[in-house]
Amino acid sequence: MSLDITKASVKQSLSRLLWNNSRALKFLNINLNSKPVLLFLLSISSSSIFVLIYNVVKLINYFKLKSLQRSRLDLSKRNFYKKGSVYRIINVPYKNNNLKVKIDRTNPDKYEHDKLVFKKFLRDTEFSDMTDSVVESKFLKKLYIIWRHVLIPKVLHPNSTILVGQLLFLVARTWMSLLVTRLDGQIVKDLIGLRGKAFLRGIIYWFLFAFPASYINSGIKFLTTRLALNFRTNLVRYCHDLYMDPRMVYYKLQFNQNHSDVYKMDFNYVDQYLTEDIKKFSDSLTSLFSNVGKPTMDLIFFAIYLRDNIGSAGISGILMCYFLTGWFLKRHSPNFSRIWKTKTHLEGIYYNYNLNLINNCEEISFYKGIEIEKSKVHKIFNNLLSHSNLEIKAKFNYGLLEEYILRYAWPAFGYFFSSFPILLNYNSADSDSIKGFIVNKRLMLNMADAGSRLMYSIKDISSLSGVTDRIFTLLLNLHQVHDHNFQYGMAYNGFGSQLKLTSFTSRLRVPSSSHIEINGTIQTSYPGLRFEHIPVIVPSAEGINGTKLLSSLNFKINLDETLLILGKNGIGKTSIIRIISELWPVYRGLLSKPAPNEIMYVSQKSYFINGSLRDQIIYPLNHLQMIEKGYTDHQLITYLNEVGLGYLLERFGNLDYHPNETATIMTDDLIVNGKSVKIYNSNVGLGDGKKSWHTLLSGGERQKLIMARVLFHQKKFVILDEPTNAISYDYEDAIFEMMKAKKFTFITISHRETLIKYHDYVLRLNDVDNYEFERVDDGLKTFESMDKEIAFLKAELEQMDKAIERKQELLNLLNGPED
Ligand SMILES: Nc1ncnc2c1ncn2[C@@H]1O[C@H](COP(=O)(O)OP(=O)(O)OP(=O)(O)O)[C@@H](O)[C@H]1O
Repeated sequence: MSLDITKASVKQSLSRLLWNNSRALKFLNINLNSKPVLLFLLSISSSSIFVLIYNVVKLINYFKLKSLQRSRLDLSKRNFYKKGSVYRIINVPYKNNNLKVKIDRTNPDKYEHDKLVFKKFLRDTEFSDMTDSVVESKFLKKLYIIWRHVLIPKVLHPNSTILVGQLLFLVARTWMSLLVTRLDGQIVKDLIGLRGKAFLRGIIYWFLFAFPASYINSGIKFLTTRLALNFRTNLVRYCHDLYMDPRMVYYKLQFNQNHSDVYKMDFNYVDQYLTEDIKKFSDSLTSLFSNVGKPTMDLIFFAIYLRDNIGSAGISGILMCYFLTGWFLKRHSPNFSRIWKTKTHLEGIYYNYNLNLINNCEEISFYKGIEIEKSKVHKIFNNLLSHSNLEIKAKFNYGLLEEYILRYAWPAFGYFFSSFPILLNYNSADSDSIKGFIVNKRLMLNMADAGSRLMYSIKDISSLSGVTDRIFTLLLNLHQVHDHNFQYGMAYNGFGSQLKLTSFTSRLRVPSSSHIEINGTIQTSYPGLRFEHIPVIVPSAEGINGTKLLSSLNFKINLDETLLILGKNGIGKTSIIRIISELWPVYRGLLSKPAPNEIMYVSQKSYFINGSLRDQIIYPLNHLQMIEKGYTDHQLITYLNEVGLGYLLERFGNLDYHPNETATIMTDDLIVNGKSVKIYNSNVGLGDGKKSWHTLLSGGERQKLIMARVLFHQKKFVILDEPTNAISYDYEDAIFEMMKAKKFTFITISHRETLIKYHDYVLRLNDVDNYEFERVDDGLKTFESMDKEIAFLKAELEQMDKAIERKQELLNLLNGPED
């Protein structure tokens, strides 16, 4: 009550103030309590309040950030706990400075729960004949699942606030349209009635209306883009949590198979799903709110308003016309969803091919293979082109129909029905009838416009349906592979298979389901490495019946013993490592190995990140973690010297050298383990990407740098896949001697028999059912390896002799028989 009195007195004193000071207002008889004036004042005051709140929040955040930066935060603690929530603070480079950004962590249980939702959807729909109509459709179900579990996971969520704000703005915009339409009619009426003062007043009101109208329109645009960005953030974080997980979804995804074509996802194009598709989905979903929300609201409001002017029969007639023509259009609409999906797929192939060309430019140049590459890329582009032509044709035919009906037929209905009151009144000269006609005509045209925008948005809905399919497929596949019971392409039965024992003494559990394919047991914390009756099988939907590389492998080495695995190409040497590192499943038998943090794997292909020289040695740690663990640059330099790469420091200056100099950013001093240190934060993915470590270093240098990485990490157990095949024999000897001296337990895969002398055991793979595992006799080590090497060289020489003989025969044939 008292609030109302205060409001009224403020309004009165404001009116008095303006009234007393403005002769123009008096002259034009402008009512300060009228809607245009009040809305104008409201928009001015609310935008001022908005700006004020925005600046206050900005100021508070600034001080919070300052206090956070001043606080001697020990970043060695990865997680911080506050009021029950877990969050991480990360350093983000910003304008030559470093910002500490707080990232809230998602509870991992959420993903396990969501998995059930996706499983249920698959079970319910895979064999059902749900239509692709909008009402009872998989599309709406999929959209609901994404919405409910990723975009707005709880009711009280910032995104809900934005949505409510958007809804209010949409209602306000429709209401503004009604007010403007009425004012339009009034202005025309005053003009026809030659009332100059009233006409001028109408124009002033028009200008006043422009303020709130512009405010509302830009508010809707702002909220739409903000919401799109929030949706994108949520989706990206959700996908990354599943995809970049210690369960190695990013690797295992290649083995996933869905029985239904609808949910098949090509592993080679996962980048397109994760980047472009997520962006397209977020943008088209949010723009659909305004594209569908605004015309729907307009249709409802205008229809109610028009019913008072032209009667229920008139409005029913016009809505019936809209409905029939709309139905006709829908029937003749091409399947834009399928067109869009195919186009996205073809674009992905074209993009990937170009990427492949960039990544392998050197190899292609050596082979002079550009002609075949060109013809292939042309073929791919032609496919894309012919699909685009089909799309253009389909759009043209539909566009003809659409333009005729929506742009011309519907406004004609509007004219026809809005003229009813005048035609029936027979008093067309009456300015009130003219005002009514103007208002009705404008409302009809607005309604036609709203209806046509709704019809146009059928295309938007179709493309949203296409992109929703792709996003849902991505999430489904990620969940399937992220599942603890992932069966490498076998049907999903939801039961566990691969048992994991956390300690040597753990007791075995027996799986209860009979159709479990992956029946092996992995035992960690074992002091050595032991394979017991383990078949090496390429994972596939055939499970245990898939391609068998080795029937049953048995061997055992203890800690401090070393093993060399020998065998011809493709026999399955690297596959044994894939099993040890759990990339491939243990279908049968028992695998005993040390704890994961005690093993280091070095793959055949050297891998380098976009970072400094230091980053290459310490990978997968970053500079901050390196300092936390107490390592110094001095140690890194020693390792470089030990592998014979000390000269790189002279060449590049120091360990901070980065192929793309702009990418190395030095942070402020940070407090780590109680000490103030400078951190070089270079693995943030910046840089122009013109140069990389791969192009800067030779094949042998790359392998040596990887060996420096091995020395740095000092893991007890090291598995090396052809680590020195590009290194000269003398350095190879030096590296293995050093590994022995430093007491690494290493398993080496190689084709070089000469390496036997550095190993205690040798595993020779000959065939699927034929392998030999034996201890290398100390006395024989040197001789055996030398014998093997001599035999190998002899075989090579024999082959060369044969090739020379064949060449001579060919030359003889060409030159003809000698006289
Ligand atoms: N992801 C995969 N999908 C299907 N087959 C695979 C996959 N990875 C490897 N293979 C197959 O498994 C077989 C063994 O591969 P592996 O890499 O273990 O050979 P390797 O003995 O290490 O050979 P090399 O000495 O040439 O490196 C090969 O025939 C290969 O084609």
